[in-house]
Formats: sequence, structure tokens, C-alpha cells
Amino acid sequence: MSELITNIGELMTQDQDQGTRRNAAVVLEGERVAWIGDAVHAPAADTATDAHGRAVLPGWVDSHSHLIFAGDRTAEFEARMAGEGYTAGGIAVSVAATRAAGDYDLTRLALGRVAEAVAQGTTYLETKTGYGLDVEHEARSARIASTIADEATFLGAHLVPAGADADEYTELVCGEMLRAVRPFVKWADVFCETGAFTPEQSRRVLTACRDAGLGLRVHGNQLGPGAGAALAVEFGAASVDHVNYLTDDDVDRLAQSWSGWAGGTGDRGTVATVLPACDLSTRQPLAPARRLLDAGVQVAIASNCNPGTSYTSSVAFCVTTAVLQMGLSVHEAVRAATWGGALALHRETGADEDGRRAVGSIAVGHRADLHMLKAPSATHLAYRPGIPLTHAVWKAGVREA
Ligand SMILES: N=CN[C@@H](CCC(=O)O)C(=O)O
Ligand SMILES: [Zn+2]
Repeated sequence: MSELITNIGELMTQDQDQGTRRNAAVVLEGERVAWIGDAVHAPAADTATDAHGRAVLPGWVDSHSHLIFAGDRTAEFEARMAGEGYTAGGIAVSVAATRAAGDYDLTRLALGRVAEAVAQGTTYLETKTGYGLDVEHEARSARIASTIADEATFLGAHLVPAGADADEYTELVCGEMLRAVRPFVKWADVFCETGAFTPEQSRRVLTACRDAGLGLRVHGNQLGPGAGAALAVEFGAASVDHVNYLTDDDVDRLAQSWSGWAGGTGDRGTVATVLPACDLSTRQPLAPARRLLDAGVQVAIASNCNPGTSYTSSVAFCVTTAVLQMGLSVHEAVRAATWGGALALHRETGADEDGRRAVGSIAVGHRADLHMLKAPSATHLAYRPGIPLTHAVWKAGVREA
């Protein structure tokens, strides 16, 4: 089956060759993009959709979320809005509720969050464990994550559970827990922060997970300056996420990690993933996305949807904030939330070992993940903040919303 989407007012492909086109058309064939060009030259297809001048972007690639949880942390949020600071300790509340939930409920809750994200234009999604924190519940979370999301990440090193010895728990994460989750996940993550895991414990987790064949990610420099970004670069992690408190050396290291990557090929570095909704919800200083881009660091924008620090799956909200508050252009912010997210998940180019198609940009042969706005241009995402602008969503060529 093929579908022609025509009369696209602005087609922001985020593809180097295609750029942003006016009065464009796209043909989808099965799960892939088969043709891109001027609407006046569009070929026939089995079905046709008239965009009536609306804008089309790649679907959002949300490279950082924590969707496998039960329970509610409204009280913690209210306390924070009344002036209390965020600490990692709140994670324990979600751990208790998550362990208490049955498999059916936990899966249903997570699926509901995925549906909410897709309805807002997200077509590729990573999610993490991290609210189980024992072997049984981390393995269960990993299994559910692998069924509801495109990419699953092991975050056993999210918090040392109450009553546990930090070093013993770290050993558990690196041993029995890692073996239990391994069949379900592609990535491992560690929360390297005061109140969570020390640099030395984080190093042990990263080493064990790398040795087990997992790709690496790091939660770092969220609540204060720390070792997260430096460790991420040292271990060749795909991304370091949060990055609110970076020193000049951290920025230099991240930029240096991309020095062998020219024109989209060569050695990858570590993507700096900024999480604007989390920064607002925790009242942290916004991550320095402008400074990172200017230094030559590849940047992604993600929702960090989770019950503690960022209970939203709206990548559009994050893009809006990145433009209005972080100094990014609309094109840069959309790029970071599409192609940048794909880069952070190693999904920006063609088929990998899994044989899957590139996501995060619109090009012939890439996965047909499209997001049509109720607006003539992507600029409206920032120009009309808070307005739900998703008109239609295609995921792998299938109309989802
Ligand atoms: N910072 C660590 N983990 C999550 C928050 C987890 C929570 O508070 O439940 C985050 O990315 O912000
Ligand atoms: Zn997170």
C-alpha cells in the first residue's frame, strides 16, 4: 500500500540533502518513505491525504523517559512548588507503588502513557526501568519496557533502596540484576549524582553493563556539578542527560567527543540530552543547550516523562521551552527532538544490526514517521505555546492519530 501526502506547506525533513521544502509532497510505501518532492510533481499512490498547507515534521524521537511506574507524587510536586528542593529520595515513593502493582496494571499504565505520547507526535520512544530496584521487579520492568517502547534501558542504578548498603546494592546491579534484565534491554543508565550513585559506583555499573554488551547512557550533572558528563565521555556513552551544571571542561570534553565525526560519519561522541520540562518542574537552572550547540556538541531534547521530575510526555512543550527559554531556533529545537534523539539512540542512519530503518528525519528509505501540525509552519510550536498542534501522526507508515 502506498499513500501520497500532498500540499504540505512546510516540510521540515531534518535531512541534510532535503532540508526544508515548501509546497511539498511525500509518498509512503509500507513502513518507509518512498518519494519526496514538489507537490506539483507528485506521483499517484493508492491513497492520498491533502495537508491543505499544513507543516509536516519527522515524528518526535523521545530518547529519555521513565514510563514503567505506578503511583502518584502530586504531594511531592506541591511541596516543591511551595519551595522545597528536589532530591533523588522521592524515587522511593514510586518504587513502593510500582512493586505493589500487578503486571496487568503496570503494563496498562505504561501503555496509556505511550498512547498519550503518540497522540502528541512521538513516533519513537525510549523508556527505562528504575522503579523496581530489586532483581524481580527490575526484570519485570525491563520486560514490560521491551514490549511497550522502541528502546529499553536498564536503570537499576537509579537509587539505593532504603535499608540497602550502597556498595552491596551496586554489586547486585552489576551482577544478578544485570543478568536478569539483559535479555530485554539494549541500554544501561546510571544516576550519577549526590544522593544517588557516587562516581566510583557509577563507574562500576558502567563497566559491568558495557562488558555485558549494553550501550551506555548517564543521568548526570542534574542537581549540581559532578562527574556524570566526564564519565559518559570516558565510557563512550551514547548520551549524558540533564546536564544542568556543566563546567567549561565538561563542555570541552563533550565537544571533543564529536571531533572525529564529520558530516554525519566517523566516530560518534556523547550526545548532551536536555530535558526542559524537568528543569521547569524541578526549578533547576535550564540546561545550557545554546552553549553546548555553539561549542559543537550534538544536543537532543527529550521529555524525561516520569512521576517525580517531569510528568509530561509532551515533546512539543519541551521544544517550545527550548526556543523560548534556552535560545534555540525553531529549526535547532525540532532537530534536537527528532534527529538529535535518534542520534542519542544510534537510530539516525539506515538499518543497524536489528535491520531497522533510520528514524528522526524524513528521507527516502527512512521509516515513515511523520507529524503533521495544525499550522502552516513549525514556528507555530513556539509562536503558539501551549496550543495542541498535532493534526496527524504516522508511525512506520501507519496513521496513529
Ligand atoms: N534524575 C533521576 N531520575 C529521574 C527522576 C526520577 C524520579 O524522581 O522519580 C529524572 O531523570 O529526572
Ligand atoms: Zn531520567
